[in-house]
Amino acid sequence: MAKHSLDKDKIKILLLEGVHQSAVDVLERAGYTNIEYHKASLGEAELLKAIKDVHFVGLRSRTQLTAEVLRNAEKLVAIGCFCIGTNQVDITTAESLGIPVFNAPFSNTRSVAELVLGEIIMLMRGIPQRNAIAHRGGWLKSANGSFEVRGKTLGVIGYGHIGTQLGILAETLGMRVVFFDIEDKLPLGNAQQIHSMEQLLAQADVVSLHVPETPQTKDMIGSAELACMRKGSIFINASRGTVVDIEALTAALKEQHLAGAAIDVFPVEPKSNDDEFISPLRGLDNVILTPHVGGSTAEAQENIGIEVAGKLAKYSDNGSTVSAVNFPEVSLPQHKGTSRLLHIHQNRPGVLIKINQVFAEQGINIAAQYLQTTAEIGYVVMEVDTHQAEQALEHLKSIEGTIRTRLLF
Ligand SMILES: NC(=O)C1=CN([C@@H]2O[C@H](COP(=O)(O)OP(=O)(O)OC[C@H]3O[C@@H](n4cnc5c(N)ncnc54)[C@H](O)[C@@H]3O)[C@@H](O)[C@H]2O)C=CC1
Ligand SMILES: O=C(O)CCC(=O)C(=O)O
Repeated sequence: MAKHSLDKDKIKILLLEGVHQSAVDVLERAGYTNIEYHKASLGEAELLKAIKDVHFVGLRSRTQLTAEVLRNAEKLVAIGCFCIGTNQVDITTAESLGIPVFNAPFSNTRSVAELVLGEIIMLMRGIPQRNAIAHRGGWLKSANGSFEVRGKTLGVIGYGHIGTQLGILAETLGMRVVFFDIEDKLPLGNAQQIHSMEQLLAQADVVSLHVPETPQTKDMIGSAELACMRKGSIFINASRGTVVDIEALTAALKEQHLAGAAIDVFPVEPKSNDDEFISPLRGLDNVILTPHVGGSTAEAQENIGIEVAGKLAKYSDNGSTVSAVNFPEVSLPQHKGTSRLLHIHQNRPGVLIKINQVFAEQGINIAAQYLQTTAEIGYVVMEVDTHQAEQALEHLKSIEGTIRTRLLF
């Protein structure tokens, strides 16, 4: 069913998971006041209900926008992930429904890298267990199992934005950095790419994961990989919980094959701060457990709020899709004196010809036209005289292969 945009006060925005106030401010400044704000995530049943009449939704890593939820979101125009990861959204279904997904690809990068750096120092000194013992009234003053990081080897798996930042910071502390990535990457500083993950695991004193959640990264670290790691080494995961077999990691820690670990992400995470956190890693003194806060700093959250809300407002106001993760990217100038028609269609031969044919037959002049495609969909933006805009929209809607349309005055 084709759809088009409404007056701003009728455009409903649902913001979940306590996204930063900066997001609300940006949207309100842009004229969007119909905002429903929730501190927590919503479970599937609540979400199905809440999203039904929503035009824009903003979320972080906990809310699952499954195919079913998306198909139920009859009015949804765009999705904002107020984070880096977009694995919580079925982005392929979103694309097929003509819904762009935006994220903040590097606003919390530094926050994650800093947290991991701090954890490396703490774990190399055996601080988590000394801290736990002190809390129980003990006193473990000893240099056993306590090391400087200087001269030690950090193995980064996934040398993207976070992995490279971490590598640079670790080098400033005198660490040697090696990395494994499925792509050939420019090594920053003195880092060295290693083309076998097993070889990296065998030589690193600290292994830190910074890969996205994909079918290929699911359980990429299991008992075989942990066995490749050096005895007494340290393991850190601040990427996604699905990447590591948590039972195998627990066993490697209990057997003291690993000296310690810091884990920020889990296969199952509580939906809100009121829910219990359940994990086999609970109770292990040599493990730093953090509640998925790698990117949770004041600086990161404020910047993410501004960045993602800005992208949603821009898409709503002028149709720009720059940096959408699942959608043809079109950078559009401000339009003045004309109306803008947005047409999202299945990418099959002949649609553009039909659009131009209809406009020619109707005598509708196209002042400007922009087109981008992915393998699945095409996104064409046209500027027309305002007095012909409604008529043009009606004709666009009837073109076979149309997924949705919008009209911006
Ligand atoms: N704990 C937290 O709060 C946060 C977690 N994250 C997670 O960190 C992940 C990484 O973030 P960025 O560095 O910004 O992503 P990025 O996309 O810049 O880098 C990911 C790197 O992993 C590589 N990669 C992909 N599949 C791989 C595989 N199978 N084996 C080895 N390398 C592989 C890619 O080639 C790329 O270089 C995000 O996808 C997100 O899931 C991100 C921000 C905050
Ligand atoms: O801050 C969050 O809720 C999620 C952070 C994260 O994991 C990401 O940015 O991918």
